[in-house]
Amino acid sequence: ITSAAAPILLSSNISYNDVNLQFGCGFFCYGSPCDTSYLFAAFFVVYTTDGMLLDMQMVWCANRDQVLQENAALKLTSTGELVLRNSDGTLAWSKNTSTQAFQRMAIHESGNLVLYNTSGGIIWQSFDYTTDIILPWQKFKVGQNITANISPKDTRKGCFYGILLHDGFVMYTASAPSKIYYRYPETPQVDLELTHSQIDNQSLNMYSRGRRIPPIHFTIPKGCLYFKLGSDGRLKFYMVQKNPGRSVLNYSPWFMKSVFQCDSPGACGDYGVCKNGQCSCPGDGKAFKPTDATEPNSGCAPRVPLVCSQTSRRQGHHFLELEHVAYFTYLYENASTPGLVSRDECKTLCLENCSCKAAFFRYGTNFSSGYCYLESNIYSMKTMSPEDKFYNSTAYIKIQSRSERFKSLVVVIICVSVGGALALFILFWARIKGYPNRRQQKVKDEDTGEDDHVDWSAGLPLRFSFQELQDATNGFSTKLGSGGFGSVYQGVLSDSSKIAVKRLHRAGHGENGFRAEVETLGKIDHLNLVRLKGFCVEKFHRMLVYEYLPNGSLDKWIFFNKSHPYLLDWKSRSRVVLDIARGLAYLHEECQDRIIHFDIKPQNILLDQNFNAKVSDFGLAKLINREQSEVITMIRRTPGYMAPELLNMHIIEKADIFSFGVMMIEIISGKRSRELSENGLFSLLQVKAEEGRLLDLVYPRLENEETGIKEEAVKLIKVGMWCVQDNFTRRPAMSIVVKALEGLIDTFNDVPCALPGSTVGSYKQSLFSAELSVLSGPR
Ligand SMILES: Nc1ncnc2c1ncn2[C@@H]1O[C@H](COP(=O)(O)OP(=O)(O)OP(=O)(O)O)[C@@H](O)[C@H]1O
Repeated sequence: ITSAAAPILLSSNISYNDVNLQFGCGFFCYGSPCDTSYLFAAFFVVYTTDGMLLDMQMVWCANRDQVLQENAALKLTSTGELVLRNSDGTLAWSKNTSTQAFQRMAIHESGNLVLYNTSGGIIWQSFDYTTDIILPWQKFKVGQNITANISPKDTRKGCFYGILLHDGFVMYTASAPSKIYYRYPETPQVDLELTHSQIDNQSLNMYSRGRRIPPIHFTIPKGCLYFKLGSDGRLKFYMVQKNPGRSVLNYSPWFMKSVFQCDSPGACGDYGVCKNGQCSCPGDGKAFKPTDATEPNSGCAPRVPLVCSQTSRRQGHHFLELEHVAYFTYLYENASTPGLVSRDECKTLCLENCSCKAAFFRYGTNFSSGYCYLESNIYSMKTMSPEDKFYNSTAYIKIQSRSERFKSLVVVIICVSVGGALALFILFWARIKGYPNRRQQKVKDEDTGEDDHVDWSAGLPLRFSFQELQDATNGFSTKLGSGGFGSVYQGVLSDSSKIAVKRLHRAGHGENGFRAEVETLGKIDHLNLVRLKGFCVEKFHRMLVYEYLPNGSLDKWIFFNKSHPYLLDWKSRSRVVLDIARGLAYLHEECQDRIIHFDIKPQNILLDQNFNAKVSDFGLAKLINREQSEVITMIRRTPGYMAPELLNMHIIEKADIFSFGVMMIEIISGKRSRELSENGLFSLLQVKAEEGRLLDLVYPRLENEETGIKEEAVKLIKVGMWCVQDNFTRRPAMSIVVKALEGLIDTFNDVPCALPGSTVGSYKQSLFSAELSVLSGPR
């Protein structure tokens, strides 16, 4: 069944509280008119008795985080698997029913989509996988969750979710770390052991070991159609109300504490202050401005962004004080100090902590002593209602003073000018005295007293102390990722520049990689190579300090990944390919020593804020004297990206070109080489080239694009094929690849003859050449 078809299953019309309901299952197009983004979903429509459409909602979705294009299809394979694939063949969802005697799929009048086996047993049911909606008659099991959409128009998973646990229903922010913003019962009850909750006779009941728990039930209004967790974090129930003459859809907040709209952390957006359901920015408008002036609950942003460095005492921070303003995390277990503290202690703790953006002080009758909550994500705050007699609260919101920023700028300018003049003078003096202008002495390790055998001071990177990097990373608190040699942490230097610090697991392990990285990266500077700012060698500590690249590694952006559903478009992909080629051409052909990377793969390409790609991770790199053509060495390599000649240990830069070719095909196709074809990547390329169907490999599908873009795409695949030839002498030099990608050469004389690992037979050169000449046009 393809997305072009109407819903594949439709229940009959059900009359329910003066409206008609109909459940369906099939391809559901979001947007009005349909914008050709499809979701495979179970949904329902609500009609008035005279046939007017009132509402339409999705109750289950197979591909919530990744919309499908036209011609996506749900298939029952010959092996009995139920598979949902996008139009380009990528897998979006599947249910392995092959061993379960699958017989049929049915949508019930309850909205439950069920897969049955031949003896009538249930294999799978959609009611176990909730979206942002629960139907009043649906059993909500322990462990099941309900997750809000990003926004009313975007069905991907958003910032808030609720889950039924053994001790109650809990709602969380989806931030890192996640925080509880609502819990029922308010105090966890260890012996509750809930199994599920369900609504019967207009009461929400919770069940423990098959029995209803008497005290926990809430009355649900008659005519309730569904519960929905909104993108603002509020759980509401929706019902149809009869106004004179017509029916309308209405909602009320669910049983959240005071049912005021301000109880949700999403009520007014980040930094917004909620009062009786109205949103405003903190203070008098001097320190904060609305993020979107036309959208009152879109949140606020500081007029002067916060800057912070653990190493500096003068941060230029002060507080905007808001009395009677509270925060949603006021459960005792969320307090940042174990007991009561003074106001000043609470504020100082926040000032000392770079990640703290506000301190909330919750107090009772004693104004000067209370609980302190230090927060690093500022969701909506709420003005306390007069009837809240149990406690009071003051919010201290950290702000950056303009004058301090200005002062530090002046200081930096003065320091740079004085420093520059001094450096020029020293350089001039050294020249006169005949000293070499680059320090060449060996540095002694201050702690072990041992000589380091690497000339650590030979390149440009700075040497940092352990303490400096510990401060800069706030005690190595924010981990960006880990690799084979160590973990990488985010940090900020005293000049406010952001850094990524790679900390080796332990001295000795990865020491060669560490040295390779300092030796190679320390000497080079190129827009498409990650910049090594410095390093740390102290006792057993080994650390590398890089410029911070906020968009992380390329693998997250080219292959579908639930936590990163925003895939790169075609233009960005082709730009990334060119960036990487330029970086490699520089390494191989332009810098003083020839540098071979040896570990080119998407995980080792990092992206800056503008998605400029930079090659990173030089742990395996080898510096090769320009006269040397081959070296034999034992190295660590990543399977799948390794060139065949490396099996014989011949190492020349053509190995990088092979890996680049594999990665390039992955970037263009959006699929890992091992997933591209059951018979291997190269057989697939051959077959597609022979059939003239190379465009099938391009992600996203370019069906409606102009011919120019399609030609460009096919050209890129061919450049990739050129790089992955078995015979490494036939692979082009990286500078040629750059020229081909830039469109400066319009034909490839050296076309592939036999691709590695191929079982299909030799490649038809004449066909390939013919295609190329068509592409390149008349000469
Ligand atoms: N300069 C940086 N800026 C931002 N994030 C970075 C930076 N360097 C590394 N990272 C993040 O840290 C992760 C781990 O990096 P690392 O180089 O240690 O490992 P790797 O390349 O994935 O594995 P291996 O080193 O074993 O090949 C990366 O995937 C990336 O997400």
